[in-house]
Amino acid sequence: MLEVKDIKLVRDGRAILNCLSAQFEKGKVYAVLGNNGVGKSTLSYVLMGLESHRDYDGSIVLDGVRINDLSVPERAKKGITLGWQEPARFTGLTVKEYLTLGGKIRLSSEELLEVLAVVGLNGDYLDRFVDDTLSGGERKRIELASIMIVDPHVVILDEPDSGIDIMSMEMIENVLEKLKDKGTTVIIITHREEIARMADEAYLLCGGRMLASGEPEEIVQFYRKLCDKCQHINEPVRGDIST
Ligand SMILES: Nc1ncnc2c1ncn2[C@@H]1O[C@H](COP(=O)(O)OP(=O)(O)OP(=O)(O)O)[C@@H](O)[C@H]1O
Repeated sequence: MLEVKDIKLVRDGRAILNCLSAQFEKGKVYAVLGNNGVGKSTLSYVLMGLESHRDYDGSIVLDGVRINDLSVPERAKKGITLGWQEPARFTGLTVKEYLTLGGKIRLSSEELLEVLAVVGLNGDYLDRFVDDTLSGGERKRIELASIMIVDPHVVILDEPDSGIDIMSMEMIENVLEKLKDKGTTVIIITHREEIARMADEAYLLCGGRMLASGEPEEIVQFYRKLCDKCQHINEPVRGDIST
């Protein structure tokens, strides 16, 4: 279980995350739903332990162990990984080398093709380079394939559908199913209702704190009512969220 307790992160005198608490149980898919600028990416960087985002109050606890002081590689060793909103390019590295961590992960050709098929790509991609010659959507798919291969304990997917066409929502659902089957805890950061509906549970993020949590459909309805025309990007909505 990953527990986030009372996180506060200040930038330019403003609390970008404030009193933020959440719990993520093993093998479940969670959506963190929120508008532009509410703190979604900041939360994912805090969870990952980016050097630039370690000056927060509160605690992050993984399976009973406080991991606040752990760096990105140390958290990665504990099985926490991030799917970037904009996937990285690796000039000179082929898709096959990238997926097998330069041969460190032993996978048969069949296994590689199977993983690629889940993300809607064929074997021709294995010899392509993970650089600008691939489209953003193709890089995103390859990143999702690599996440399935490393078999993480917890994965944070920052806008998993960015650059991916609407027809491929089913592909994202398939990836989530595969990750769940392996017991991975998935945290999807999104502003898309369709993506939030794929989760088992959802949180509504507003003004740097979790305003509500529950069934995805219920949270989507709150989001529609409260966040669509919301002027509270930098400040939580006050009052009864059910009205
Ligand atoms: N280093 C910083 N200095 C000042 N303000 C910052 C800094 N980093 C983030 N912010 C502000 O914090 C808020 C949250 O940013 P964040 O990128 O987490 O939002 P988001 O929910 O991911 O938005 P989007 O959906 O647009 O990607 C924004 O108002 C942003 O301008």
